[in-house]
Amino acid sequence: MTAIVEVSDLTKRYGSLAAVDDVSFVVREHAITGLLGRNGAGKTTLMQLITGQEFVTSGTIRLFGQPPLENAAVLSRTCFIKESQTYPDGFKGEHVLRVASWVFPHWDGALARDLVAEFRVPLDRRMKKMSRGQASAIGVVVGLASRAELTIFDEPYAGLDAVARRAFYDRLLADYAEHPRTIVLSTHLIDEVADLLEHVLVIDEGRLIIDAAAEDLRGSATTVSGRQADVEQFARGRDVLQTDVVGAFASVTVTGLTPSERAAAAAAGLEVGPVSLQQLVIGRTRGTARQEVAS
Ligand SMILES: Nc1ncnc2c1ncn2[C@@H]1O[C@H](COP(=O)(O)OP(=O)(O)OP(=O)(O)O)[C@@H](O)[C@H]1O
Repeated sequence: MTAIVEVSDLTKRYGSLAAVDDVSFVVREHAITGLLGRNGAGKTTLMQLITGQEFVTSGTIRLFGQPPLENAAVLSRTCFIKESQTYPDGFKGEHVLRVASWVFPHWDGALARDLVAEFRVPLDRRMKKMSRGQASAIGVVVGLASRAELTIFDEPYAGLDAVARRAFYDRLLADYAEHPRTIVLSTHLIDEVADLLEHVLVIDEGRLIIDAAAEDLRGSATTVSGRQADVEQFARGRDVLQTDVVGAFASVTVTGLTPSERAAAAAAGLEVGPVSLQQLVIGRTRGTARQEVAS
């Protein structure tokens, strides 16, 4: 496994706030990694640190094996697309694409033109006059057509409507399949991106709380539902991530069920189903939802 990004004991403080708090992980080559977390969790700060746009308070970062800060050699291999991108005065969409074609060595102009048509980007309009969705679309075009060895998307697609977001996910997967590279997607639209992800990092209040293969994560919890009394009896003494009660029926998301425990639950008339990545992340990041059912 080649690590494209290596983060060790990384902390970033703003005054007394630890926006990133003693975090260590690697981003593997040729995988799509999701960086997930609630608002204010520290995702943007982490990506700014990785791309050398912020100074670390302590810890180390290696990008392609080297420190990223003011390191043009590694930053030219990286494309960081963020929603809050600012542009020089008077810059039009066509200028953004022209500059991108100079900056990124693997730039694919034909792909960029194709994506501009698909996302209906008005290239002759000034960036300042573009709608939020149109500005997001420019970010998506640059991120995909750059074919950078490491591409980091920090929710640039949040301004896109549902149709355009679906098109983005489809184009990303298709292009990634043809040109494997390392992609990091930061988002809180977890259900939308769940099927794209091979690896998942979840950050909560600056701390890394999940670092796992997406497949392992999906198998790590189970939803059990049925009559409330039966569900409560089953959940007693287990690690419950989330509980939902509707009338006389209840549903719990529990961790660590063995195949025989699942079979026993099913035999007791309970419905046993897979947990979605979103349910799992909500359960792990919503303190009040995490509870041990008293035995
Ligand atoms: N320059 C700064 N000065 C002070 N505090 C900051 C600064 N930048 C970020 N923070 C704080 O650090 C924390 C993490 O912010 P960050 O933008 O990294 O979160 P995020 O996970 O990207 O959130 P969102 O999903 O809402 O964009 C927040 O509490 C934020 O207010």
